Amino acid sequence: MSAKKIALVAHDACKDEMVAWAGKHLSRLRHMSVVATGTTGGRIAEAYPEISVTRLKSGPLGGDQQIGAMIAEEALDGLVFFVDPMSPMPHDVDVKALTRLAIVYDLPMACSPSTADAVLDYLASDAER
Ligand SMILES: O=C(CO)COP(=O)(O)O
Repeated sequence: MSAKKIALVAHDACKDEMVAWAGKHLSRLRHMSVVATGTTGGRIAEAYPEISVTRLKSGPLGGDQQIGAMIAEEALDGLVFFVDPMSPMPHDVDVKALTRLAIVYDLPMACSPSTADAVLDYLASDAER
């Protein structure tokens, strides 16, 4: 069974939360294939060099769309997307498109730390099956 592939994305107000979440799950994430939007990926790589992160473009510059394309190609096993619920985004259409594709393809997706814990547990149990 090949390593599970997970995408990590966080809006600016949620990036500290994403770094903390990734730290909590370091032992699992270091054995997974991790892709991330540009700035989120930079923060994770800086904090945890042991996680191998493929960084895509920054979200507003097309990174969300790149991850959406990976979902359409069925190249991902899960998505953790910490969406800022309090701020308007210039690339709101991309955010919507990304979450919509995750639903279309029934990709396990989490938008908060507790649901992200659940998605990671699901991926781990799926890998053991
Ligand atoms: O904007 C984002 C998701 O919509 C995240 O992009 P960055 O990780 O580049 O900040």
